[in-house]
Amino acid sequence: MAIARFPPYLITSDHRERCLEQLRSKSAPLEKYIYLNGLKERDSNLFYDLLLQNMKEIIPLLYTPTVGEACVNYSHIWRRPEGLYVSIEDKGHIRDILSMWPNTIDSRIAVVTDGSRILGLGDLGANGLPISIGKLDLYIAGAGIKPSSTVPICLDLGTNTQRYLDDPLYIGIRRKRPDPEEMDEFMDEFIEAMKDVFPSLMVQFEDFSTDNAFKYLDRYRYKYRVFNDDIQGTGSVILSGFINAANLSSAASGKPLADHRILFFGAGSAGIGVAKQLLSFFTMHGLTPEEAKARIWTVDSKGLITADRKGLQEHKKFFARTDYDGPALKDLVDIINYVKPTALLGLSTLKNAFSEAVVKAMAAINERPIIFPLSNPVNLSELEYHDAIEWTNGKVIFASGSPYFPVTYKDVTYEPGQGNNMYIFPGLGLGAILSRARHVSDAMVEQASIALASSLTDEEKAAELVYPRLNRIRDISAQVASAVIRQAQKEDLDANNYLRTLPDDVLLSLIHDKMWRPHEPTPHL
Ligand SMILES: NC(=O)c1ccc[n+]([C@@H]2O[C@H](COP(=O)([O-])OP(=O)(O)OC[C@H]3O[C@@H](n4cnc5c(N)ncnc54)[C@H](O)[C@@H]3O)[C@@H](O)[C@H]2O)c1
Ligand SMILES: O=C(O)C[C@H](O)C(=O)O
Ligand SMILES: [Mg+2]
Repeated sequence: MAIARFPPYLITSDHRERCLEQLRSKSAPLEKYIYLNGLKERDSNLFYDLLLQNMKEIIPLLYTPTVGEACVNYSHIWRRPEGLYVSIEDKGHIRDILSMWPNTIDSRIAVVTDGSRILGLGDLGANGLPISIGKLDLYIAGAGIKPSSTVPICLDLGTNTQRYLDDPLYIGIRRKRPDPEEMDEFMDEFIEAMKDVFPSLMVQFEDFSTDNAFKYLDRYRYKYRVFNDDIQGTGSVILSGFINAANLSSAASGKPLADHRILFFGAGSAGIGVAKQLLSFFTMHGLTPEEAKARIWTVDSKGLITADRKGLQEHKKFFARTDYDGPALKDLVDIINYVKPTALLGLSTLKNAFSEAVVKAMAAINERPIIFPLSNPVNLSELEYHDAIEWTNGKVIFASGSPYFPVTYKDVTYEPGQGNNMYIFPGLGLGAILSRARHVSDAMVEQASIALASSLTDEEKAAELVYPRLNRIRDISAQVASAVIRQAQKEDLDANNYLRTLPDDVLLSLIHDKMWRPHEPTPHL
């Protein structure tokens, strides 16, 4: 009977084209986001098919930057349950709440946010769930994790954002965030319950405010299968882009790779996470850890970070300079003229912080300046791509956190890189899952980075890209996963002995075979 409700000339194979047309007929990105999530609910195979065939167009709608807008407005665009909420009011019986999730035994990856620092947008409370959903869509599209093995989680611990507490349609509990002791108790109960209820699960922490991001990573990383995407995933992806950028820059200047000098504008979880990972760039080129540290300068809202500053937060101490004792340096151009960096990396959430004077100061001291404005979403980016090209006369080596379109300047078309952890976390998670790693080591994160850096094709190298093209993300995730598996084996962290018996090429094709594809019988992830 149901079939009679379909139009007689409807050809199902055309439906992907029809959906694409419907999607493109909407002009506002948020409307497209709502449309796509509705489609996922109605026909998830069709949705992922569309996504896989149109990554470059659709990823920015499900993920950064549009997901930021979806989070800000989530209480108002909410349609249906899409993930798991665990609230501070559930303290004492979190295990019962988690046990209500279907398919707990087969679940493989959870992305967990507490909504306290969504992208650079601040404390969005219970509106943070779409960030977990967006990241998991990338696990599915980018690494072939089976949709039903993914668990998007938002911890509702209240919010300190008054406009949400005052909003009658706000979907979270109406209270301020807990003090550290209450939050620690909640988190300890949550993570232990996760381990019991989801025995094969790996947890990705996402968009926790900086202090808590560092704290819970340190507290849990060797006891549970967890990693923090903003610290480790970002560190890994930027190390990778930096390796390729430094090669391009040094080829132009003749400067040895170990002579690079890196200035971080922004010293939060992302800035410090990346700075720590970049130490290994220098140790790879023969410097000692102390010499490597001396190649890095950090800046926060008060200026160049020096060790003599009073009340310095714990995470800023490691890179605080001990070799500067002049008056506080606050202006970025002055800081550039003092440091003489070869690379300027922005993780500050400060829109347009890289002004014309800043970019020109970088271009004056470098043949090919490396400038990465990495803050998300795009309306918080430190630098627009067309400005970067124009102000450096096309010489800049550029990657941004959110996507930009290519720019044509003086008849040459330039292609930007996207330095976003989306190139790392799907493959890192996949590798950890397949090897059944007990935890994620620093060396696994570093190997992920090196695998990504080496994944450029000849054509991508000729185009001077620092990251591969997005439509190859499944190949890239497979290469990253393979490097992660081999490193887990080296450190004896793996429990899947079978993978040890496979030569590299067989391992790589097995990873590909394990990937879920829409409309196909389900493999094992
Ligand atoms: N590209 C990526 O893959 C990626 C990954 C993680 C985070 N990010 C982005 O990085 C940004 C920062 O994230 P976070 O977790 O480190 O946040 P955070 O709030 O902890 O850190 C922001 C840092 O910027 C500094 N800052 C703020 N205003 C400043 C100013 N006027 N001048 C100089 N410094 C200033 C702050 O002092 C702080 O050190 C966010 O926009 C986030 O979306 C990007
Ligand atoms: O979500 C992103 O696009 C990258 C990163 O995790 C961020 O917090 O900005
Ligand atoms: Mg994040």
